Amino acid sequence: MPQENIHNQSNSLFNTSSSVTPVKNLRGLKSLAYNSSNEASYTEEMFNDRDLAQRKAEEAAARRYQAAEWLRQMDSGASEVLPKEPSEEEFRCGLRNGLILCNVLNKVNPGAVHKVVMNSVVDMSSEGAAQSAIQYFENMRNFLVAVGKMQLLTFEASDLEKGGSSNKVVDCILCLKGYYEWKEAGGIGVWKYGGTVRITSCPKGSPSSFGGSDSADESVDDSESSQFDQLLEFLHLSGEVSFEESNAANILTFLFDRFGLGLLQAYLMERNGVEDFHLNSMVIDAVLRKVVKNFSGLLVSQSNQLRLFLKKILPDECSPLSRSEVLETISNYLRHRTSLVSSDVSRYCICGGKRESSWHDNGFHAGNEEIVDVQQKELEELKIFCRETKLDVQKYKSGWEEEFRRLVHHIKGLEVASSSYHKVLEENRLLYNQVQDLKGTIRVYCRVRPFLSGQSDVQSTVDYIGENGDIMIVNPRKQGKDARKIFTFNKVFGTKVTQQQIYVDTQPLVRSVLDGFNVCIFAYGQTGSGKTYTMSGPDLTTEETWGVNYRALRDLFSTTKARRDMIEYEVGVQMIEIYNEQVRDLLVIDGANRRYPLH
Ligand SMILES: Nc1ncnc2c1ncn2[C@@H]1O[C@H](COP(=O)(O)OP(=O)(O)OP(=O)(O)O)[C@@H](O)[C@H]1O
Repeated sequence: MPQENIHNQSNSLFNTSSSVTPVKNLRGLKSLAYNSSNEASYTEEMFNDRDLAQRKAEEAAARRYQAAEWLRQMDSGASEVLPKEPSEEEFRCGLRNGLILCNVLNKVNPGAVHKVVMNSVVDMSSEGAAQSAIQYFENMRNFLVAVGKMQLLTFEASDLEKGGSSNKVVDCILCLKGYYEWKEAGGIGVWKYGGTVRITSCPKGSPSSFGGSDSADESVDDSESSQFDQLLEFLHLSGEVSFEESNAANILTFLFDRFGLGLLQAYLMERNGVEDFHLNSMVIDAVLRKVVKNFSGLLVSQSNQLRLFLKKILPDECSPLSRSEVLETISNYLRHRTSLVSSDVSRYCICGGKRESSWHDNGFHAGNEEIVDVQQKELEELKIFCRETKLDVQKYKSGWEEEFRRLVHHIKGLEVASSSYHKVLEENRLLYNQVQDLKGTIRVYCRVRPFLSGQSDVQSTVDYIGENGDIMIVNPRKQGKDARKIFTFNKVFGTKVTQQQIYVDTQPLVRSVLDGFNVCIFAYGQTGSGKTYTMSGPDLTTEETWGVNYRALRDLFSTTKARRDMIEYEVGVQMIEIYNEQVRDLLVIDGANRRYPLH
């Protein structure tokens, strides 16, 4: 059997490509995996053992160089004492005074070694040797105690003596290195080294906790064979944890947390609505106990399955298996399990644990495909619907844009019309007032009052009323030409004209007032001639009899209202009386102060 093949098989089983395995341990493994007394195979095996021992020695040296290199990086004193590639002797001599180890440990875990005896010079004289021995004793003791407290791999002080096992020292240093790098990377999750060192990060930034051996170790029965002990030792010394192993540990941690928290979640949801319920440490302890119990059960059942599997592949008398066959079987099994676990875990992550029970259902894949098909169809339909909606939206959008353009055009037209309208209005206003002006700024009208009751017999002095504003008055006391006189007004109203006919000539002046022109309308005549009748009217309750004042006010307010969008008017009223050459304000209540203040 080619050596390379054996080595590869070993790597795929333990994932320790750079590990060093002591020869005695490897022999232990060999005898566990290979129990046949086949002579030819044994000869071949002996040859392989020698070759393998040489390879392991090389690997041990490589690990020693690795440890020395790290110490040189961590401590400047180490680079003076330790060569880059030290022999076992150089390695031991460099480290035996404990100074480098203490300094490095204090860098990894500040304050771990309280007192470090400083004397880095390795003096080979007899006095110097005695001093070094004291240093060695102090520093080494402190270092080993501190490393022990951290529950990292340790070694015996005698391992640094001549003939001691420098492999254990190398293990300790590489373990410390692994721990340091894990800590530097944030110290997240669980860090393991070999089979016995397990360190879990603490929440809230507290220092990492150092856990003891895995529970699997506790389950080791004392009655197990020494081969099994050797296997364990092999695992212990098989080097740092590989990437795949740490992934598997993370997945297990994740599953445990998921299981535990899921259980707690279900419990809390059941308690929904119970008002006086409080989550306390008792409940948490109970939940965690339950989780640990279930997980323990799972581990036991899994270990039984594994036992069955291993027993199956063990060589028996009928069909003996060679070591390479055993290794290949184990590798295949692990590959198969790894692919199963990774797909299960990814599925678990996608489902959020809700379909845990359906994982092992044979119909899972078929059902899943069906769901995917249905969702695919729905997705296609949604895409079509989306496209249609998009087209509709575009259609509406172009319609709205067209409508908007029409509106803009229309508004522009209105703007033009509006400005034209205002121009026309202004023109109209000017023309209107010009007409009023042309009619005369001072206009005098004459109204003839009919006879009052009881005056019917009296002869009227009005002889004739002309169309052009002339009126002829007769004086009965005079004769001939002097008896008649003609007076001319803008217009003369006879006794039969209505109040409305009187107002028609005054009405245009009201609009002139609202256009900003001053207008004054007043009635003049002797007592009883009909001034009040014309200006106010005989009966205010009947609109028909309203005089000029009321009609003017009505038109004033109605025009103000009609123009309110363009102009705001303010209307005020004064009522004054001129009597006996005195002007009085009739709206002042206090009679004594009615006199109008003329300036
Ligand atoms: N056009 C008319 N038709 C019918 N009756 C009229 C007319 N004009 C005046 N009269 C009547 O003549 C009377 C006197 O009118 P009115 O009181 O208006 O006169 P006047 O000029 O205001 O008097 P004064 O200056 O004393 O106040 C009233 O009875 C009124 O009803």
